[in-house]
Amino acid sequence: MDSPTAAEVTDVVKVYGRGDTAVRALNHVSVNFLAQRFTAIMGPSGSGKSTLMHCLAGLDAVDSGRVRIGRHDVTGLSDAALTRLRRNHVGFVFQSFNLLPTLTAEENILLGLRLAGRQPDRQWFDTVVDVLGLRARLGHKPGELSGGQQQRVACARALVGRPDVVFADEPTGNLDSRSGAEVLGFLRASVHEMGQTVVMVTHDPVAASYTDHGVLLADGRIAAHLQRPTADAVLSALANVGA
Ligand SMILES: Nc1ncnc2c1ncn2[C@@H]1O[C@H](COP(=O)(O)OP(=O)(O)OP(=O)(O)O)[C@@H](O)[C@H]1O
Repeated sequence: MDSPTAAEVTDVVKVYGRGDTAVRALNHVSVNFLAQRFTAIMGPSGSGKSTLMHCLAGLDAVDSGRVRIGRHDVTGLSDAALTRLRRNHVGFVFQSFNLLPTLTAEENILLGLRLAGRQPDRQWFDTVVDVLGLRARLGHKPGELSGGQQQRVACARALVGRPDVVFADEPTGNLDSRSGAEVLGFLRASVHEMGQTVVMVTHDPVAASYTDHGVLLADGRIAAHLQRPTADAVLSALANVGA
């Protein structure tokens, strides 16, 4: 049986600015992201990767078209409803970690659930913390952790609420290659062994090679789909779109 769709955009247009300076960042884009898959959004600089992720996550409004997360239609929701949807159904991992410096790792991991008034599932929390190797670091503040450890805390924070989808925006952009490989290996394991769904924006062919599926953007349109992309396949697909 095919996986259900975790997130989807249908015929989405997103224009920044007006008149002569208007930029059509997404030009009638339709794509669905299957549940329990690790998907990469790739493309040259300025091709619309971040815009697509922001529109998918309801962080940016579309000009036309529809956006869906799980069973929820994102288009047309009020800001309060969008905030609720994100808190309960979406996890985020950012390039710059975005942890609160005054909170411990454990408090950072659980903050989103606390804000949503949800009780953590302790067994799931323990699984995520142990798979990420964070047990001995839970009482540390971000300033006492390495970049790789901070990003693993951010991954735990994204997954602890069992979201419909985790959006990761260049999650290895600030990491050395060994820490980056650990984070990518964990994101892949969270999908293949823990049943989660991850959509990752990356310009790095090696990062994309950890995923099940790659969506290549060029000039605000879908230029190609790559199944089980290798780094070489990503490089040649990027070369084909002039990157
Ligand atoms: N807030 C904004 N105002 C005006 N133009 C914008 C804005 N955000 C993005 N753009 C433009 O929209 C287009 C797509 O940008 P986007 O950031 O989505 O690309 P990207 O593929 O993520 O690029 P990069 O890899 O460099 O981060 C670009 O031409 C960009 O300059």
